[in-house]
Amino acid sequence: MNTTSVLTDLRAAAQADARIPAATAAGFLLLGSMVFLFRRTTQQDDSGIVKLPDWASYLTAWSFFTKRHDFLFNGFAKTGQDLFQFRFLQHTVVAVSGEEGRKVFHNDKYLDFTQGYQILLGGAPRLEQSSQADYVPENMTWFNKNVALLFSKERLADVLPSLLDDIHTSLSKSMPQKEGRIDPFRNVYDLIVQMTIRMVSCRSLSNDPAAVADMWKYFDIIEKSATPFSLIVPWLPTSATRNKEKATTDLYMFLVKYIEQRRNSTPTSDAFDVLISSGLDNQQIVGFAMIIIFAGITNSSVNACWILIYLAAHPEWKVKATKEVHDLLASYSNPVYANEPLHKRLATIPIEAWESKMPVIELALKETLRLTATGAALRRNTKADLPMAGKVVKRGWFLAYSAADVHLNPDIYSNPDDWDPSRFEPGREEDKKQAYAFIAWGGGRHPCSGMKFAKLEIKMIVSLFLAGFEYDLVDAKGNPPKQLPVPNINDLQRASPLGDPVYLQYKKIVD
Ligand code: HEM
Repeated sequence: MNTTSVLTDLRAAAQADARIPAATAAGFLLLGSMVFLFRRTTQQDDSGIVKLPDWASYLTAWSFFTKRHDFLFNGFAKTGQDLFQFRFLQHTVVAVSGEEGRKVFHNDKYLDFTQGYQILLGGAPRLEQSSQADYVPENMTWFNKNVALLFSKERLADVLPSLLDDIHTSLSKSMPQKEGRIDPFRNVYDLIVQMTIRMVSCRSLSNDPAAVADMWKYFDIIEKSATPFSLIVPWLPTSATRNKEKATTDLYMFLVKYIEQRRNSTPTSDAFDVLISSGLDNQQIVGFAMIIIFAGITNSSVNACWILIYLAAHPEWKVKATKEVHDLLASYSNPVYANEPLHKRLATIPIEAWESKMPVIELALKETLRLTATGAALRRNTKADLPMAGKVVKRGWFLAYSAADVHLNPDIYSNPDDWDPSRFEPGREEDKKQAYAFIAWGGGRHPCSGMKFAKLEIKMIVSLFLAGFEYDLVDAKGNPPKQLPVPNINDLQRASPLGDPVYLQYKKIVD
């Protein structure tokens, strides 16, 4: 799910546009398939970028959605080049690898972020045919300005105790006994959902579990509707697209009810109040909240799970990280709170310490992200033909750069499949070997604007686990696992675990 699609869907929900009749759509699909299937194959053009055969762009589109990493990796292997181009539906996409291409990809100001992700909607305009003067700069500024307001240090400090309450409540529900076993990929996800909704909405919604569950039902439908088929032919009225339209409208109406309530109440530090006083209308506020929820939840929850797993599998790091949390509690906790439950004591650690005094957990998270962040970032060249690594990316073409190009590259990271946070420590600093060698938070013109919040929520979950429980990894039979699962690098959304499942076998040690 990406920011552009959410805004587009919202516009649709708010304005109720006309629908293409099913028969017309099916006719277009057939005609389109024939045109694409019988397009003449050619291997060269004046860009100098080698081409994959373009006689079956719907098949290419299918692998680009279902096995993106393998598709890109095989393309580089087949062509032996740092850049290759392929047809994706009606568009040309350049797959980029190597340091030179990576620098341009992250820094050129005419490589448009929003239009890049629009390719996944199949609805990007035909830029080749319009004049260069038509270029409208991407508009992430208003969005990032409001992210900065919501995730300011003051607001994070303000909401920190409520977030820790959320973790405590959620863990008490999913881990009710003194001892037990949980599947982190199920339980941690719900927890991040709750925390994110708190960060972007208002108390009357986030304090009401039934309302959070209702809201999540709509999101779930929208997320599940993003099947490869519905993304490749988004205009075809399938049941997934119909469900998505209805859920988007329902979600819009649901959130507007709360926003209107806030408009008629005394302002507080709740996110809706902050956005209202920043001058946003209802549609903008809903769009903003939805983008944050889609951008934040999946990445944050999956990484919170993986870091717990990697720490459990590397006891020396788990011991160091646990000591770090105890040391922070000892330095900051007020003796008045000595008999309070753990989450209340953690709430007395100031935001500055969460941000800058957790070097061990910070390293562990960085290494976790290196292994899970292997997806492709997308852009579109909106201005003049762009020189890249001795070749030319034409105006209107899309670009895809996979983070696996650096994160799993043995020339940059020794034994890249191993989880080893010390590779970032002074003396080794493997991520400094090449430009943009660590891009799990993006880089250049589009660094992640949710990074501070994402780090904070992951550190809070890890701290509650490490100081509150003894836990180990077990397999389905309760034995130490023979092998660790690995992140599925072809999973575009979740870096889901591949291999036999593992569980966290826990014993509560403090309340
Ligand atoms: C572990 C959690 C997260 C990871 C690993 C992550 C990763 C990334 C990456 C790699 C990019 C750059 C994408 C590109 O270059 O195409 C990015 C951009 C972005 N992220 Fe995150 N993100 C996380 C959490 C969040 C959260 C919680 C938010 C909520 C605000 C968020 C909001 C954004 C936005 C708005 C951008 C685009 C920034 C721009 O274009 O200026 N992210 N993120």
